[in-house]
Amino acid sequence: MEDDSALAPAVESILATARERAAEGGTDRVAVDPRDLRAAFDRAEADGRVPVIAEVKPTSPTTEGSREDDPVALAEGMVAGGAAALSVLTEPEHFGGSVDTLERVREAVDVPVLRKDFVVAESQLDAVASDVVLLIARFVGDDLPALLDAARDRGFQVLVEVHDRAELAAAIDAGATFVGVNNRDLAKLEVDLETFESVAPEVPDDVTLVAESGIGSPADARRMRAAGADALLVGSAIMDGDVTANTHALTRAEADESEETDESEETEADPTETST
Ligand SMILES: O=C(O)c1ccccc1NCC(=O)[C@H](O)[C@H](O)COP(=O)(O)O
Repeated sequence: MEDDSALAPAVESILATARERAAEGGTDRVAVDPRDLRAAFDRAEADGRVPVIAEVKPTSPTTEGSREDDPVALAEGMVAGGAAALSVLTEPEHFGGSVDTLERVREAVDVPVLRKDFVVAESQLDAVASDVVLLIARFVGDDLPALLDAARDRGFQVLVEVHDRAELAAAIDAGATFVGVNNRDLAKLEVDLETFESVAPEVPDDVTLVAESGIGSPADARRMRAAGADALLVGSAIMDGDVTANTHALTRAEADESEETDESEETEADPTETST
């Protein structure tokens, strides 16, 4: 385990409860037949949608209040908005998530579902089946290769989250094929989209690259895509209001911009047409 003395108090608390849950143990070993995440991204691209992992995130340490709607209805709304995949928080104390929610959502939709939690020990992998699990490089430290193997042995696809180039190197050394660059600094809980822009150029081409956190608008989505994101993970901006409309705006970010460009080119062309 890495030294976590520099983490924000909320994150220290998240990790302390994750360790308590890991110590509880006691569930049977999970075996997953996963829905293919890369194929879901490719289908979205082929359909003209930005591949978006939309996150069911009832609350968080940086959110005021909590969203009490049925998470299954929210998840279905995100898929209706074009989400290629979903992320479901299962962390109960700080994010209002649960394994029961994930099970219900995964049963209701046909897209891949990422389990978003703070896994620090192998026993936590057996809490619930999902198509993808998250491993956060900073929190698992030297245990990353062993946890990656343990997750894959159970059938999970693994998204390894990094925040800087050193963590990226550790993820690549461990054999990660899906890497998420988190724009949220877990030491200060501040978000800066430049984080992704500085780490993305170092990511090998054969790795599927996800931009995580702080993506609040179609312009942000385009910015992350221009910097090399194969997919985007978005929580707060989708959960704030109409989840279907919010997801749609992000998945259509590139198509809508090219339509706007075409329209403005047509408008500019009109005077030329009349003068000839
Ligand atoms: O979101 C938080 O407040 C948070 C606080 C402490 C640790 C982790 C946190 N978020 C985890 C996430 O990975 C995000 O939920 C996810 O990337 C979506 O971010 P956003 O689109 O900014 O909600």
